[in-house]
Amino acid sequence: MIRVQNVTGGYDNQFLIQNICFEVNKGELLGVIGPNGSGKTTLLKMLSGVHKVAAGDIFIKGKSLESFRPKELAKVIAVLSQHSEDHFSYSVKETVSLGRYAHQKGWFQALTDKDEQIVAEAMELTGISRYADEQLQHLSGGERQRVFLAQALAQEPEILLLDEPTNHLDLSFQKDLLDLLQALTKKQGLTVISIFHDLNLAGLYCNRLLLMDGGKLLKDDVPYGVLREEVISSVYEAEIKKQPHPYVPAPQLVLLSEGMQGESSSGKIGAEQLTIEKSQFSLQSSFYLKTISSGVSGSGMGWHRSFVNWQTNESPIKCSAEMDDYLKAKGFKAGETVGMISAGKPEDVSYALFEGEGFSVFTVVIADVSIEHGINTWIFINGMFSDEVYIQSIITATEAKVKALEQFQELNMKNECILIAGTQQGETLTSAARISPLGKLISQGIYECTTNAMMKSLKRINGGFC
Ligand SMILES: Nc1ncnc2c1ncn2[C@@H]1O[C@H](COP(=O)(O)OP(=O)(O)OP(=O)(O)O)[C@@H](O)[C@H]1O
Repeated sequence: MIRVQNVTGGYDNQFLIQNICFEVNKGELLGVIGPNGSGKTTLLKMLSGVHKVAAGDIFIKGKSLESFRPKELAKVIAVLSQHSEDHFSYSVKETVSLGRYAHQKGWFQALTDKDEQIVAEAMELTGISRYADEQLQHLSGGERQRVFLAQALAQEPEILLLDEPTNHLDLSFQKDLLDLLQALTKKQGLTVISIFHDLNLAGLYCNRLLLMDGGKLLKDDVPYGVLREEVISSVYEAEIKKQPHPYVPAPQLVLLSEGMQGESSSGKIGAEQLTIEKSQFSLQSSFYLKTISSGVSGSGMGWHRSFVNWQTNESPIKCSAEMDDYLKAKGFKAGETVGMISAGKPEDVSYALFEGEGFSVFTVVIADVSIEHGINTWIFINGMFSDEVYIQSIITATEAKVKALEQFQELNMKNECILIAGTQQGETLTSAARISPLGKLISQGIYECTTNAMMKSLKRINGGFC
């Protein structure tokens, strides 16, 4: 659909865009990303024919861009530019109708029935029908953005060029606009090239991304190939971390600010923060810990600072709906709490701190072999470590737990939950495999605490005999 061949150009004979080559296929949603001043808008202006190239060629549907007459080009390419300004007090419908200009025979032609229908459809698609008779200048920035998008769609282009289309739009309209563009590319074969500043939106919606830097095309690849920590951190000169989107295979990048956890948030997790009460035991941290857990609430990966084990004879599945109410009633905030359930008596919880060189592990285990047959395991690691180490910690802890349970021939636990919580401060720990320093402490802590917790639970039901 579009072929850009060795394109070079810029302003006042200064060549900003340097020898750029890429192709865009029909129905693609191509994102253009790059820091401020990297040449994205200039490239888009070249593609729309507004800015002449100094060298190289641009082909649209196999034909040189230069050979298109303006009206002919407007039937193929529509542009939604970054700062659409309204010098005239047109109504919304009149503004959208201007998109039909390229399809009209002469100047100031009345709209045909077909034009009217296309304008109405474009307004409907962009959700602006109710503003049809409003003056453009009375609309908000986001509403105007949608009017100009409707105008571009009314042009019935085969190629749509957009410069930061989500500018001024709130979250819900950003989603609506990008969902619409995605649907138009898939269902109608519209080809879209859009500049994005929001890299996560670009990664989520685009088939392919072009990364520009200093007028050069640095990357032309699928989002996973472009949105890489080392690439984006270096081009944008900002510390970035990548994480997976929770539902779709799109990379999501998060910005790291300096001193995120701050001085006041440093600390160590141990028995001082553990409180044992009649219906629960809980651990309250003054700062957030990075967690992975299979808790009734706060499960998966996250950041939490309250950890609660509620003693109830009900099963975790039955109680999941009530967990939030319980936490709220007890003064815990659901969003920052990992909550678990156990029939084990809180006073039977077994816990211990194990010190390593520059790090420590605090393990907490509650077991119940009277009612539900369950065991909950908490592991707090005072150290800095990666997601891989979280996974290794679960493996190592599970191996130690099974070994401890073998002593009691009690391997058929019905309910088992685990929490690994890291302070992400201090010493960097590279492994939690069984033979690593961290793995050894986890194994020791879980083996000892599980053994103690089991003995306490058995003692309770056997009236003092294990
Ligand atoms: N009309 C112009 N005359 C001279 N220089 C210009 C003109 N328009 C842009 N430039 C310069 O060209 C460079 C690239 O601008 P461009 O707008 O293409 O970058 P961009 O990547 O779109 O930036 P942003 O993300 O800030 O929108 C900038 O340094 C800018 O100052």
